[in-house]
Amino acid sequence: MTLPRDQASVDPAEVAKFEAMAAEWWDPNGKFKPLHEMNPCRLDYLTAQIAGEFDRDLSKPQPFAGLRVLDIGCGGGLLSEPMARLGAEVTGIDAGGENIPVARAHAEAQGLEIDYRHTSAEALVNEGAVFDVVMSLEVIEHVSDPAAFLQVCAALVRPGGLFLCSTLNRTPKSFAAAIVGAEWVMRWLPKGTHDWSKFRTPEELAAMIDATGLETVDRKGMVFDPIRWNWSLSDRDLSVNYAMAAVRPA
Ligand SMILES: C[S@@+](CC[C@H](N)C(=O)[O-])C[C@H]1O[C@@H](n2cnc3c(N)ncnc32)[C@H](O)[C@@H]1O
Ligand SMILES: [Mg+2]
Repeated sequence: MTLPRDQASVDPAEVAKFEAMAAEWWDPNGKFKPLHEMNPCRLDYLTAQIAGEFDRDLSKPQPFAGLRVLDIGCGGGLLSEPMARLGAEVTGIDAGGENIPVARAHAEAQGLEIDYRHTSAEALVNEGAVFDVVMSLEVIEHVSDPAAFLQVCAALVRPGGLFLCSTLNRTPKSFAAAIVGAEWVMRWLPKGTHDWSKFRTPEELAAMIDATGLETVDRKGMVFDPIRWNWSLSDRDLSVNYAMAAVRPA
């Protein structure tokens, strides 16, 4: 099947996997349990990077007021919602049509205004849209061509703006944790959710980001501690999950 040019990064088989689980986005014990558990740690990373780049004080109410944030591959809105609560003007897009009504209904019930759209990043580029912050967490390992996808993400970042993303490293440890552990043993995720060969190392990701004209400025590991059962950020350990930040020079 040939997709329209404005959906080149979308891998329909990957998106179908998420659409099949759409009803469970907000169930903390459902198929997205790992994302719910990671959320505080991911948010710490996102908020610190945004506050640093735009000189915002996180102790103030609505610290992100006036910032336009795009969440690419927003799913049920697990990250779009907290960004909206922090005052940002949030657009959430997802290639999976089933995800959008779930995200919309949940935000509405929370009294949050978020512009959710079933569309692709390519289509937004064609509209000429740009944002202060573009983020895409846990999406890059599910697209058809990560380098091309990152080019499109980058095109949506305004000069002086910030790009934030996270994904899985390609290491023996990530195979043990994300495939064997999470899918086969713990059954947190349906078997086949992740294809280890699609994981990218931080060096590979940084090279792809730098090739877009953005400049990578930070990277951190997100480390799960099974004894304390919590996630934390790490400067050293990027061996399984990690996040990266990049800016478009003004
Ligand atoms: C693992 S989920 C992550 C959801 C959300 N970013 C989060 O971290 O909570 C991946 C999401 O990306 C979407 N997706 C996959 N490929 C995409 C693409 N090329 N463009 C937009 N969304 C895509 C899927 O439909 C799914 O909702
Ligand atoms: Mg994933």
